[in-house]
Amino acid sequence: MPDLSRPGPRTVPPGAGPAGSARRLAGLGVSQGRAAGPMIRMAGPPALPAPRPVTDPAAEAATVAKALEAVTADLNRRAAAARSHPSEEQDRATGGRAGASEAAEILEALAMMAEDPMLLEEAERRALDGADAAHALDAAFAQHRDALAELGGYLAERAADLDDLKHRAVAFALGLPMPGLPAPGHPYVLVAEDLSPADTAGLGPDVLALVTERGGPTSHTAILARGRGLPAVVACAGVMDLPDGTVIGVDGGTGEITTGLTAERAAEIVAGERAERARLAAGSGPGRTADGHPVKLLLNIGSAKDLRPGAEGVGLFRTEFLFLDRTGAPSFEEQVAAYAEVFEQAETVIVRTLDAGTDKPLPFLGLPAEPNPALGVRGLRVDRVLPDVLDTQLDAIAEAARATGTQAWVMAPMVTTVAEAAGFAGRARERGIAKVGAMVEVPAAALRAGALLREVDFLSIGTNDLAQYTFAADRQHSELADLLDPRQPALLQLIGMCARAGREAGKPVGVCGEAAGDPLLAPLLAGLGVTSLSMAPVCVPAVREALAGLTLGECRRRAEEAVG
Ligand SMILES: C=C(OP(=O)(O)O)C(=O)O
Ligand SMILES: [Mg+2]
Repeated sequence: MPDLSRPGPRTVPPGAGPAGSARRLAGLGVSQGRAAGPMIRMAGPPALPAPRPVTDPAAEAATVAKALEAVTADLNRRAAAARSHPSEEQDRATGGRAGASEAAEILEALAMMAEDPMLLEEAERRALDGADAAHALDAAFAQHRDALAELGGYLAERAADLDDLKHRAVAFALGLPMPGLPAPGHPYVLVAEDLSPADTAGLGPDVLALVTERGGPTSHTAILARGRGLPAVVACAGVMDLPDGTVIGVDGGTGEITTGLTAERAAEIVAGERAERARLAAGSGPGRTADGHPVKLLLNIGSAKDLRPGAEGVGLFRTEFLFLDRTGAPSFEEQVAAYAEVFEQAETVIVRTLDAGTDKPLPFLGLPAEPNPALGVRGLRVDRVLPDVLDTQLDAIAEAARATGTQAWVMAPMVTTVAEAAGFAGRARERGIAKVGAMVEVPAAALRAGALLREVDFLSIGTNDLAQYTFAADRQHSELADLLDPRQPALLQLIGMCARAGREAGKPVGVCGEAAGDPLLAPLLAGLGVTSLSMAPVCVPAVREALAGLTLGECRRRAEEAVG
């Protein structure tokens, strides 16, 4: 059995690295690849210090005005950049959802909120009454926020935007960097305490790699980094203590961070990575073991932007990423357009219906806060309280398939019982959807795989959640990463049960969790009998190579050893 005792975050003493003054930090590698470059930390919201005695109220009022001007100018500059260099600022502002002009409009609307004369007047009045600039701004924003929240509807939803503006203005008044993604104008390694899915989705092309102090291997930050092909390391204790501008090397496979690199060494790392990616990318063709046993290589995508050539279809279209950071539910028409864009470009596409809740919060759904959200109303369970959401989505998927002349495949996340699978399948088939599947993410579903396959046409195993629920370990938890390791025999056994049920029913059973994109695990999964592996596009070449290097018998032997 492989060694599961992965080291937790640790530091290797100075002097241990390749250069004399080098220091190494260890985290968890969550997105393969190596990069090197100057690091920049993402500033978090500033902590408001205790009020400061004020001797010159007019000077505080002037700082208030300057802070709001600086925030407005920064947003307008970014809006202008979005119009002239769409991809970068568009992604930063909208998580890649919107068009360039829409991104610019969002930034301009925020700038208008920051230059609201009533906000300025209120903050200046408080400063002239004796508050220091930071507290005057904080209080004025709070008053504005309450007023908006009271108005309800769309305006209440904008109240959250005011918090972002407040953090920026207060940071300026305190002489701190403004929070949010940095935009230094040159390539850099982004270092943060943690990143939300929206932050990660909004990263511009100048980000070379990601390193976070917190986060687990199957957190959505890790998944999005992999989707972008960005080397990433999470759970790296101490990385936020390094000064901005330090040139660091990032190994997204081993999780090692190296500091004190010479420029030559950094250039070597970059060149080596480029050569390795070129070598792997030269491979092509469908997934096959050395003796020709087919294992389909499919893509995990969040939108049409993620599609890449070289795979045999899309095994997981995570539709919720289209809807991150929204203030309202996406309309039927919007959804049809988003699905049709993918259907037009890829052959078989498995659309996963909305997987909202817990680590993928979608505020527009208005789901109440829960004490234990991972065990609450998430995934298909949202349908219990908001059935219209699934109805509209299934209608849109069916319409997109009709409009593009393709066959729709859909699957539901977080299916737990056979009755849930049957209900979902019925609603999808009513709409003429050709193939209906269930994700296996809950041990109860794996145990009942055979019965599920009497209701649906295929199963897709979400190892990220299946590990979380099998080992009762939060997938975002950096301290529990060893439990979430997909090589754990209990998880492999559940996968084997599903694959066996698929063989008996003559129906496909794939894996679409992050385990499928790991070249060491892929042969093992093939040996357990899964029929497809769905992964971030960047993982496909290495998985293809790994499968091609072993016969099916060798894959089976590895699987038996790992389970045993
Ligand atoms: C593929 C999966 O779904 P997600 O990571 O989006 O929850 C999974 O849980 O393995
Ligand atoms: Mg899942």
